[in-house]
This record gives sequence, C-alpha cells and structure tokens, in this order.
Amino acid sequence: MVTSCIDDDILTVLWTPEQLRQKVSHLASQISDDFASLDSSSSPVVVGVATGAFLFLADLVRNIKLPLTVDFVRAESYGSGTVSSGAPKISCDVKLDVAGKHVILVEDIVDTGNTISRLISYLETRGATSVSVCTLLDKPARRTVNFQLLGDGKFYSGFEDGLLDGSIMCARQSCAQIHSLWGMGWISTNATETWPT
Ligand SMILES: O=P(O)(O)OC[C@H]1O[C@H](OP(=O)(O)OP(=O)(O)O)[C@H](O)[C@@H]1O
Repeated sequence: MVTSCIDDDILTVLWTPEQLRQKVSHLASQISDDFASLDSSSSPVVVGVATGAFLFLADLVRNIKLPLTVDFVRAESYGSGTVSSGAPKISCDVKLDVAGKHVILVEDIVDTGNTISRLISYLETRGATSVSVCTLLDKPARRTVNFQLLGDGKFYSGFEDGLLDGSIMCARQSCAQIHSLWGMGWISTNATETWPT
C-alpha cells in the first residue's frame, strides 16, 4: 500500500484534525443518546460500508457509549471509475443475523444515495427492525435517490458538502484506505485516481 504519494495533491485542508475529532465525538454522543433506552439484548448493530467507512467507523464506535456489535458490508457502484452505476451490487454480505436488530449503517460519504438506498432495502429484506445511517460526509446536492430510512431509523451527518465534481472531495475510496481519518478533510487534485496497493 502506498502511503506517501497523496500529500503533494492536497489543495485545501477543509477540516482540522481537532474539528474532525469533535465531529466524530458529537455524532457518537447523538447515537449514544438515541439508543440509550434499549436493553442490552436490543443493542444496535453497526454495519460499516466497506471500504471507505472503515476508519471513520473505527473512530466512531470507540466513542459510542453503548454495547454494540460491528459488521461490514460491501456494495460496489463505482468500481475504478467516478460515476455511480446507479445499481450497486452487494459483493460482501453481513455475517451477523440482523433480523430484529436496530442497524446503524456507517458511511464515509453519501453522494448520489444509490449505495445507501440499496443497502437499506437489503437490510429490510434481512429483517432489520430499523436502519439508521451515519455518514461523515453528506453531499445532498449530488443526490439522485431519496432513500427512506427504515423504521425509527435516523440520519446522522457529520459534514455537508456542496461541492460538485469540479472539486472532488476525497473522503472516499483509495484516499480513505491510505490516510487516517484525520487526513480525510481535504480536497485533492487527484481524487479520482486509484492508488496502487
Ligand atoms: O451515494 P453513492 O453515490 O452511492 O456513493 C457513496 C459510496 O461510494 C463510495 O464507495 P465506493 O463505491 O467508491 O466503494 P469503496 O468505498 O469500496 O471505494 C463511498 O464509500 C460510498 O459507499
């Protein structure tokens, strides 16, 4: 995995490490409060959307003051490109049985909404009681799908970004694989590139 090639491409630092830490802490507090009334047998299942969400998820769950379980799912819509296929395929399933569970889907970015929409529908078919979404970055200006949360699910959003494709936010994909969460708050000239691994 190449870890040193991105820094030269950074144009603008959008959020400092401290701002990111505070945001993650705030999101975790909201989730902790919202699910606090559940008994331990109903503790939420946090499902990270691989690959982009794994660093955010790791920081998020360490700040949530609740018993919970963690799993991952993978839905692919971009492949090696930058345009969503509009029909994400689930290429890696959750291992946990989510039937009757409150699921919190964790994303690094919600863009067109295709991925999250597909995953909510999928978790519904698996019998989840509710599906919430927690994303570090939301890009509502890019939305093409108005997804519906399941049951009493809530939408937790860290940062909202109105930037369109001219300035590509690099909170996704290969950048997230390479950098720690604290390096995610920037714009790159080169965000569409797939770095060699
Ligand atoms: O709202 P959407 O337009 O569907 O886009 C959001 C999805 O795109 C990115 O994943 P990607 O498909 O690039 O996969 P990756 O995280 O494995 O790189 C991102 O991590 C989200 O999962």
